[in-house]
Amino acid sequence: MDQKPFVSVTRRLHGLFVTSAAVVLLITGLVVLCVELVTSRNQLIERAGLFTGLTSPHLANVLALDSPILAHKLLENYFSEPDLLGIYVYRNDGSLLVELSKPELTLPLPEPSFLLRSQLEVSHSFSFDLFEYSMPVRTNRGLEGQIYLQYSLAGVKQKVLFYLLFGVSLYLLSLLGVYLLSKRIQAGLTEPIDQLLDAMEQVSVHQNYDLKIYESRKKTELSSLISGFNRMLVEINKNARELKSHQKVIEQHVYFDPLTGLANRRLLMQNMEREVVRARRTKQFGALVYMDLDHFKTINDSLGHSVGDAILNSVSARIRKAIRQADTPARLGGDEFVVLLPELGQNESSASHNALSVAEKVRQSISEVHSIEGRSLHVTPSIGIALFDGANDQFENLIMQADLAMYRAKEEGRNQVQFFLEQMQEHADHRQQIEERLREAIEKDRLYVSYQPLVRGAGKIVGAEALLRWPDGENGLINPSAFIPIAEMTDLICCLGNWVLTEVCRQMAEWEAQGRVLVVSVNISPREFQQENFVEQVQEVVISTGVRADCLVFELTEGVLLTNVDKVRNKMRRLSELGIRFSLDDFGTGYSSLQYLKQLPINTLKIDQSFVRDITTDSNDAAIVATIIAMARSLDIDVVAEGVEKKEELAYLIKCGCTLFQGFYFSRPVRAKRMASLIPSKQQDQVCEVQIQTLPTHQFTD
Ligand SMILES: Nc1nc2c(ncn2[C@@H]2O[C@H](COP(=O)(O)O[C@H]3[C@@H](O)[C@H](n4cnc5c(=O)[nH]c(N)nc54)O[C@@H]3COP(=O)(O)O)[C@@H](O)[C@H]2O)c(=O)[nH]1
Repeated sequence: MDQKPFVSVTRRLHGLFVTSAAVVLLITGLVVLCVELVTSRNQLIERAGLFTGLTSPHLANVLALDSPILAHKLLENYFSEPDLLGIYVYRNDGSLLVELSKPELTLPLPEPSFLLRSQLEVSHSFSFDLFEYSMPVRTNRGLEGQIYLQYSLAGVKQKVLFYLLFGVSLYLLSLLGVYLLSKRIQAGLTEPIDQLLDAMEQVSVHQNYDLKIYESRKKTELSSLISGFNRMLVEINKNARELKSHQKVIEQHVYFDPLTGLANRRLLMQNMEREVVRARRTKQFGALVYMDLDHFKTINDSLGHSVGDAILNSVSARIRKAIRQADTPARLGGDEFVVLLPELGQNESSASHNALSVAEKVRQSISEVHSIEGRSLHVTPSIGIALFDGANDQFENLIMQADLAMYRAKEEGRNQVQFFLEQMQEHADHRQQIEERLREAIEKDRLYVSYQPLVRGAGKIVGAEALLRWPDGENGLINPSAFIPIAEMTDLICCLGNWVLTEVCRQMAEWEAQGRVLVVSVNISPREFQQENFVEQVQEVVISTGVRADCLVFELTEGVLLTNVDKVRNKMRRLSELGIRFSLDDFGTGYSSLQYLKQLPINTLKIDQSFVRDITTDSNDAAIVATIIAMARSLDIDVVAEGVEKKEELAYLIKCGCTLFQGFYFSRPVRAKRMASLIPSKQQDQVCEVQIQTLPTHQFTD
């Protein structure tokens, strides 16, 4: 880059100032000298003129008398005049009448041409040493002769020399004065300018805005500039501070989770990349520990978001406390936390051991009671661990592995730690495959609904349960237990649920148009029910299909009810207003809380088939079933016994007071066409109870 040498402005000003002063003083000195020379010259001419003017009338007489003695006498009085070296008087013919000269000097005689010229007029001339003056001497008779004077210029020269010496000394002294003055002015200018330059460097290079340049009290342009600069620095400082704090906020937003202050996904990813490079170099293993709080949604929904946030903060504080400084704790969102553990050891088994002990420490710490807003709350995490080394470096891959391990921990009963294993990946791939094929099946309308009759007493069909069926070209009929839980992991269940509801309502409306009115229950998954606009979606389906909503029963599991009870009650109330009724599915397998039964508009309990299956062999199950039936009866709630397969089971259930049944003993789930044939046509305004023929076991199948 072309870098021009630095030239100080003040030095240039100083140079200019001194040079200008030197030139001005020189010119002034020369002018004074010239004036002095001209004055001296004029004075000499004047003196010579005066001299000749005084003497020429007498000289004219003396010349007329041609008396050198008289001439001498006349002139000697004037000869004492300073600088006058010689007086010569010539006759008309050019001969010398008298000469008065300093004896010690040998003076040159005047040039004849000069004398000749001065016969006519007054003449004078200057040479280096001499001033010559000549004048014709006249009377009224005419020209009598000439007087010629020689003056020494030594006096003038001396004077000039004196002036020169004096002038040069004065000049040099003045220059020195000017130089010193200029230096002082320069210092006065340079100091603040240098301060400004230093300050500017501090600001531009070192971003140091905490400066203040000294401001002199004297008001000058520079002092104004400095005070302006100081004001500007204060402003810049203020802006820089604001900028810094904004930057901090932005950085905080960009790299940190706003709620807990832990690293966010971006920062975690960056640190991970750094640690993978280090792991490659140091040949060390590291780990990603992925954790999700068990049933956090329930806490959040039932106790409110401020309690939920407080728990998340408390959990993040526990995580921080349980890990090393070099580890990165992060929150990915919701109740999902990740800890990056670098440098866990150089072999896989010691790294696994170390990762496990950190994860266990974190798990135990989180599981201890949290005091939030005066309550003692318990939360537990499910934790998955994925190890990494320099070779295994894809962040998304690792997060996915740790996530899969965490899911396994959930499946295994929660509140535990699981390592990622290759099979988990296979399961995940399988799940993904199912999900993709299921989406395609919905799109291409390959699904259908089967109906399993609901029977009262020994054989009256009083309704049916709608059960989704997926015939897959390659694999035959895929069991809902194989794909519903997968769909429930994502929003796919919402799409699937809406499809089933629409199809069931369409079918019911079609039956109704044929005079076959049947109560049909539809399984609603928790995720589906929890959609904010679930009620509106149902309303839309009911309106668009024209189905009788009072013939619809929604089968909910306790999972639905575990969330915010007020919200659930509100939704159920709004759906009840449409005419929809509710039954509680799989009763006995979950919390089986009487609380729900009291608080929510539940019309029916469905005893889970796992109890029914063993009532004839397991006295515990028999007792549970009997208790559920008695309790429901006392609460005036209908009870359906599911999975009735044997006559003996039916007999026991009837003995306990159960009146509604569902199971292979009566019928397997059947296609819609077959179901329609079981519902005899009736008056449309009346929901029927259809007398089922004495059913041979397993007569109706998919
Ligand atoms: N959210 C939704 N879930 C659905 C839907 N369709 C089905 N499902 C759920 O899938 C699970 C498995 O269902 P499926 O394989 O259809 O099994 C049902 C019956 O076939 C079976 N059953 C009925 N009687 C008997 C019997 O006597 N023995 C026996 N071994 N099995 C029997 O029980 C299943 C019905 O159970 P439930 O729903 O609890 O009443 C199942 O959990 C379905 O809920 C859907 O559309 N949405």
